Amino acid sequence: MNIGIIGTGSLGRMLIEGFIEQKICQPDQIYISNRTIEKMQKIKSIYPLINLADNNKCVLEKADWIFICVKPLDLPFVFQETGTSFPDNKLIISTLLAPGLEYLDSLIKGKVLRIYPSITQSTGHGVMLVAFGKRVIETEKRELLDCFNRLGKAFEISERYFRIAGDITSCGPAFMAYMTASLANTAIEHGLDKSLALDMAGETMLGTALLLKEKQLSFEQMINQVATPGGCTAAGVQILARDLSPIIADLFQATREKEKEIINNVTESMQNLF
Ligand SMILES: NC(=O)C1=CN([C@@H]2O[C@H](COP(=O)(O)OP(=O)(O)OC[C@H]3O[C@@H](n4cnc5c(N)ncnc54)[C@H](OP(=O)(O)O)[C@@H]3O)[C@@H](O)[C@H]2O)C=CC1
Ligand SMILES: O=C(O)[C@@H]1CCC=N1
Repeated sequence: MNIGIIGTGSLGRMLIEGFIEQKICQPDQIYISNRTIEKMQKIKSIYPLINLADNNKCVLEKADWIFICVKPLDLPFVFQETGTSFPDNKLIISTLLAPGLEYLDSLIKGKVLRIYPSITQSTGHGVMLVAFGKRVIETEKRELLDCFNRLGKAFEISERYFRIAGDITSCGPAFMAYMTASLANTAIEHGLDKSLALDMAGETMLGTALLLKEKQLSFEQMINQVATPGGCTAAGVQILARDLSPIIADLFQATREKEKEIINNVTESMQNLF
C-alpha cells in the first residue's frame, strides 16, 4: 500500500515521521507534494527513499491513501488541480477542519474521511479523531483505524464533536505547551536562568505525562499526590480553581468562532470554484 501526503507543513510532516518511525510503511511507499519544493527536499534529506511527486496529481495516481494536509483555503486549488473524481480503491483523507464530511461526500466522487490528528503522534502517542464518509466500507474502516491506532489512539466520533474534542487533542499540545512555558517564564522573571527554567519545564511536562500513562494516575490523583495538605501546591491550585475556568471558557469560544469563520470562508471559496 502506498501513502500520499499533499502538503508537507507541520501536520503533513508529522504524519510522514509517524508512518516511518512507527514502521507503518517504508519511506519508498510514501509520495509527497508541497507547494514550496524546498520543504519537500528537506524531508528527502532525512528520508532519502521517500518519493517527491512533481505535482498533486502524481500523488493521487501513485498512492492508495491520500492525506490532504493543506490549510482549508488552499483546498479548492488542490481539487482544481486533481479534479474531484477518484477511483474506488483510493481513500481521500482530509485533515482539514473544514469543509465537513457532508460537503466532501457530495463534492467528491470517491471515498472520503476526515481525521483530526495531533502533532504529538509522530512519537506514537496522541489522539486522532476520525469520522468516515458514507462510501467508506467496514473493512477499510478497520484497516484505517488499525493503522491510526499505531500512531497513538484513534477515536471514531461524530464530526460534530471534532471542535470540542480537538481543543483537547489537536490544539491541546499548543495550549499545554503555552501553559507550561508560562510557568517557566514567570520563574525566569523571578530570576531563574532561562535555559534552566525551560529545561526544567519540559522535563516536568514529560514526567507528568509518563506518570499519567504508566502509573494510570487520574488527573485528580496526580494533583492530590503533589499537593501536600496545607502545602504550597495546594495554595497554587486554589488560584487555578478560582481563576482558570473563565479563561478556558473563552478559549473554547474563540476556537469555535474561528472555526465558524473558516467554514464560511472555505464554503464560499469552494462554491466559487465548483
Ligand atoms: N498543525 C496541527 O497540529 C494540525 C493541523 N490540522 C490541519 O492540517 C492542515 C495543515 O495544517 P499545518 O500543517 O499546521 O499547516 P502548514 O501551513 O504548516 O502546512 C500546510 C502546507 O500545505 C502546503 N500547500 C498549500 N497549498 C498547497 C497546494 N495547492 N499543493 C500542495 N501543497 C500545498 C503549504 O506549502 P508552502 O510550503 O508553500 O506553504 C504548507 O507546507 C490544516 O488544514 C489544519 O487545520 C489538523 C489537526 C492538527
Ligand atoms: O490551529 C489550527 O487551526 C490547526 C487545527 C488544530 C491544530 N492546528
